Amino acid sequence: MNTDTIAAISTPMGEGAIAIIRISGDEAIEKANVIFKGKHHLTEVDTHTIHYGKIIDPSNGQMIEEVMVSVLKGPRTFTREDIIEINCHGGLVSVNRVLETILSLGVRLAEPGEFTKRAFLNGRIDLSQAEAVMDLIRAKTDKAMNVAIGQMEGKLSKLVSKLRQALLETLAHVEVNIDYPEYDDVEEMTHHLLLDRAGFVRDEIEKLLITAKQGKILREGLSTVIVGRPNVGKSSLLNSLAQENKAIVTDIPGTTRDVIEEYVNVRGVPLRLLDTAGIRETEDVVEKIGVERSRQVLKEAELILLVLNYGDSLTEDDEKLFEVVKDMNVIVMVNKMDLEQKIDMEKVKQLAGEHPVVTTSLLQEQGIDELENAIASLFFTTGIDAKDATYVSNTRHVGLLNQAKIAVEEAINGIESGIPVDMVQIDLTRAWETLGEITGDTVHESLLDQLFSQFCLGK
Ligand SMILES: Nc1nc2c(c(=O)[nH]1)N(C=O)[C@@H](CNc1ccc(C(=O)N[C@@H](CCC(=O)O)C(=O)O)cc1)CN2
Ligand SMILES: Nc1nc2c(ncn2[C@@H]2O[C@H](COP(=O)(O)OP(=O)(O)OP(=O)(O)O)[C@@H](O)[C@H]2O)c(=O)[nH]1
Ligand SMILES: [K+]
Ligand SMILES: [Mg+2]
Repeated sequence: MNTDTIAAISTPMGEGAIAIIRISGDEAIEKANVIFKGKHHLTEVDTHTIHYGKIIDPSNGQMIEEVMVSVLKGPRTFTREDIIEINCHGGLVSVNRVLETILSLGVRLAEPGEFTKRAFLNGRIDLSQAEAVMDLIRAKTDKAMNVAIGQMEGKLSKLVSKLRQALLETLAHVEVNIDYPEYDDVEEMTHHLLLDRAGFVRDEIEKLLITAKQGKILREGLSTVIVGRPNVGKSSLLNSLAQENKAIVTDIPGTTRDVIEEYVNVRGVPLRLLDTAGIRETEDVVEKIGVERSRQVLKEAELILLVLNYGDSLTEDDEKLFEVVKDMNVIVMVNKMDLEQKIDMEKVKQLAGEHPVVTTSLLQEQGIDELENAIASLFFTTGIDAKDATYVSNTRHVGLLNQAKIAVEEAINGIESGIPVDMVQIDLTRAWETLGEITGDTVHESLLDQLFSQFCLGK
């Protein structure tokens, strides 16, 4: 294991009031002490104390920064190693000079995610908790944050450990059966027990996988695309839901040309909202590119808000749009209800089929509640409480749960068709190992490198 001393700037790059440099490892305190000048030597102070002083360039004795330095002695720290945190003034140049001075003493620049990786390698947190740290940083909505916090507190880890324990006990029974094959009643009992325990594990994994879809939505936001002919009010809708003038709105058709993205929260449903160029046949080169992009984002959408104009008759372009989105989650929104009606609502309802239709006037702020209700009731019908439930929101975890489920199912099928128990043992062991990859109990070095390298520098 790599136990050299590492350092990095742990706050965002750029100007701020304060920036923190974090140093972790056996030599953290000793090295910091070389460049620190204050009332006390950092090597002599109590753990978990903070000290005012100056950072001095050891090559010429010049002062570089005025700082506050925290001394945190392991193992009661983020990495379980000795940690020094230098609180600098927020200027980019001075922070970098302090860091360079530290590096010049033979401290190594940390890799992205290396502090968190050490917390994992030193056993303070497991892999799913480490991944949750990253999810927390990237969380774009309150709910996503709650899921990450739950995972960081070890909710998923506990459940996975419980399932692995159940598998281990089951395997112990299989072992007895293999050791004493001459007793018929043992075989009978093993058969029952196996089905019962394996069934339990399968059911629990299935429950977790059901949360995965909602978990992904909570984490990334429900990918929602606003489509419609030019000028129907798509950008006005984005602005209304975002409660901010994010997109340009004008009365000129073809105003929006690029895809505009905004995260919004509608009744607790996090949406990744995409406003697109109005879809129509066009000769304008730039607009054409925009229309093509709209078509592309449409393919990946989880929810479509199809906007029509109440003050205009339905056109061929409208009908084409209905055709394109017909197998998707769609809410039809007939906007501009303040205008004189020209649209044929019967025809709209017929085209919409099962999909909900709401009528709005974004101009007069009417019908927006109904739209929000429609969005909320399409999803989370059972009500979602990210704080209490255990959610799986990470694609790596989902993949592993699926694999584990298949292995358990193969074991169950094997038991039912009377396959020799040592074959069943293989499947159950595989399930046990696969689940262990979620928490990092069974894990490859290369996977660790790949996972932690996705973190930001200094984390
Ligand atoms: N200045 C600063 N703020 C920060 C962090 C940091 O590293 N530095 N964190 C970095 O992400 C977060 C806090 N996370 C932390 C998690 C665990 C421990 C820690 O020392 N854990 C010990 C127990 C500590 C105790 O009980 O007193 C442990 O688990 O053994 C510290 C910070 C957010 N704020
Ligand atoms: N009367 C009326 N006008 C509206 C309503 N909603 C939006 N508008 C107006 O319709 C015009 C077009 O609105 P946008 O939001 O730019 O429409 P868009 O669909 O994004 O248009 P493109 O990006 O050009 O495709 C603007 O002048 C809006 O102020 C409404 O409910 N009633
Ligand atoms: K427009
Ligand atoms: Mg627009």
